[in-house]
Amino acid sequence: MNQAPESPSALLLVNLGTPDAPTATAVRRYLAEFLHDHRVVQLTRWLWCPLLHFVILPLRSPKVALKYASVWLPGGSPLAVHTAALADVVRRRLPGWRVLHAMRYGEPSIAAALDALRAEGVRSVRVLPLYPQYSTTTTASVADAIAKHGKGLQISMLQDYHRDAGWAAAVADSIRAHWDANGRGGRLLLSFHGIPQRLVDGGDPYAAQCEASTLAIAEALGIPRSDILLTFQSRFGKERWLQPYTQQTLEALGREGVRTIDVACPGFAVDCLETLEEIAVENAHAFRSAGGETLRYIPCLNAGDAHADALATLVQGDAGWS
Ligand SMILES: C=CC1=C(C)c2cc3[nH]c(cc4nc(cc5[nH]c(cc1n2)c(C)c5CCC(=O)O)C(CCC(=O)O)=C4C)c(C)c3C=C
Ligand SMILES: [Fe+2]
Ligand SMILES: [Fe+2]
Repeated sequence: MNQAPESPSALLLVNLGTPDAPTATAVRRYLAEFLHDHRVVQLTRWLWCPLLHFVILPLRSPKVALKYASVWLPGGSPLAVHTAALADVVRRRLPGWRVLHAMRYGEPSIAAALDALRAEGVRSVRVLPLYPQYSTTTTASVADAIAKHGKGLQISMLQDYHRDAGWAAAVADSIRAHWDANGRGGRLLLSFHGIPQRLVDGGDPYAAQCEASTLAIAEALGIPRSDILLTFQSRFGKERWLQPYTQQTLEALGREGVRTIDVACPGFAVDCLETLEEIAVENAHAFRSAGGETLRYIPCLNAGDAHADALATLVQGDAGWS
């Protein structure tokens, strides 16, 4: 008896998105899409839209475009380049799988990726948002887009991988390799992207997952949790975000006489504006201005083998997919 050929399995890696050029126009287009997402900014439209269109986008876009220009790579924005490279190395580890990547905001879009998979006859898709820690501002927003564009596909999504042993070991190995090459700095600081405290008070598990990740990384490094400083960066707007803030902490450490600090950003799957510019340039400068000597930035896992192995193992397992 002839059996229908099995439809191929597909993996969609989803990252945040990034401008397609380091120009004010491209940054404005990107920020407009990003900051219209109700998962990211919860203000009512009549209040937020005028503020966004007449104040934030015109003032912020040119300034942020200069920052993007300072870290831009020959192949594009670091986030775009590293995410595409990561998809390539994960693909090599998953023969028989169709592996694509998409961005929540901008290109390549989630809608286009899912359309392409449908056109190829794919029925079942695993969606892996490249956010180790779950947040309503990021992971749930990806889920919204998948629900909107995923009709007709059997989709399961990984909610988070914040305590995954393979991922934590990969992060710990990258820190250990940095120590082996450069010696251990005065302190180790893990900086995660912040979110408003209000969201955590309303039940967003993000802060607890950042704490759990930090513990898992400490255990994988074989050091006490108390040897690691956990801070939050990239505050946007005036309200209180998760604390302690990265920059304030670095300035305090500089004032206290810490000379060398090692900083990693395990909440970011790949390097991007927030790591390469905010941490490695702006915050390094703030640390030095406060009396510190050197901030040594430890790159994200990017398209490294350990990252690809950890993600491919997650994709082939059953835990956490729903
Ligand atoms: C890693 C997880 C992230 C969370 C959580 C997150 C929440 C969050 N972000 C903003 C506002 C901005 N973030 C911006 C850049 C940016 N954010 C993340 C990740 C998370 N954001 C990444 C990977 C990046 C870098 C993108 C790149 O192109 O390299 C920006 C754009 C830059 C700027 O204008 O400063 C904004 C704005 C909010 C409001 C928020 C939660 C409420
Ligand atoms: Fe608007
Ligand atoms: Fe952000």
